[in-house]
Amino acid sequence: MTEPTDEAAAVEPLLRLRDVDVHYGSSGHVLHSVTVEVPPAGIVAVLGPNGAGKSTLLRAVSGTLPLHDGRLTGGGITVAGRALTGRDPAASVRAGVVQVPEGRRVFGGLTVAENLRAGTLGLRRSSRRPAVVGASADRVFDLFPALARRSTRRAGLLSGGEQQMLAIGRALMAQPRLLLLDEPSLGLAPAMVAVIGEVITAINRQGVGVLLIEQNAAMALRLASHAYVLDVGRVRLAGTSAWLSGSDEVRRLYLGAAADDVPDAAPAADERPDLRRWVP
Ligand SMILES: Nc1ncnc2c1ncn2[C@@H]1O[C@H](COP(=O)(O)OP(=O)(O)OP(=O)(O)O)[C@@H](O)[C@H]1O
Repeated sequence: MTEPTDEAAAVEPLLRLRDVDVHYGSSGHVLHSVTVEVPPAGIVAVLGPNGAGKSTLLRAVSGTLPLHDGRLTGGGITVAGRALTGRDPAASVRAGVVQVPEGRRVFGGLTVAENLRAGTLGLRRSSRRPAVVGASADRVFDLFPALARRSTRRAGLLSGGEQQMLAIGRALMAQPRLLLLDEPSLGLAPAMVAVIGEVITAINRQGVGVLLIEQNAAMALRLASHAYVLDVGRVRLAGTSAWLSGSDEVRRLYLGAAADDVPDAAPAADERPDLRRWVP
């Protein structure tokens, strides 16, 4: 079911997946004619139970399906009107699409600063000049003061929340126009979930679009303007977050327990993101 609307989309979406099909291996048909859009500088959430296909959807956008023995077998993907279909991960990054993988995969043996520099590896040479990389790192440190104080610490010694900040910071080093976030709240303490929510809002306010995959539906619907509910590889519900939050099905299946997960408690002062401009 899709929220009724009278208006055709007037502007080209930042991201458009149209009728996307994905298979794994020789037979596993996992996404079935999935259509999802992110408006320019919007936040859009994708909700759904385990195994619904949320990570697969992100892999299709980031060009990483082949790394998982998967392939796009139908439909198309565009970023700001330009086709992404069939491109490799580096091409997606150069198109401004950068993924923060599930599970805060930072390089534990490298320092915070080295992890950030690693975020620029897929970029064109002009974007990897020391002055550009340094300015990007400064902006990440402005956004995450806790990382600035730990820039020489090995990433493996950071707390889970700090590692999530670092994973997001590393993605920002690639100067994305669309950030793909895979379960950023997973395994974090409630106060840190609130911090990450603030960070996502702050980044988005600077003009970066966000496609947010979340099991924490209360958090996702609070941050996003629109959301999609995936179920067994199909879009089951789609609409504004306000409309979905009022839907009996979403309330029953996703908001029952999760509504209590995001506290109103303010995060500690030094964990608050700095809201200065990110976009140069
Ligand atoms: N590399 C793979 N090879 C074969 N099947 C896969 C592969 N990765 C995922 N799948 C299958 O695809 C389906 C969707 O998985 P996916 O990880 O995209 O779901 P999800 O909604 O992200 O779930 P979760 O929250 O548990 O990660 C599942 O049935 C899963 O078993």
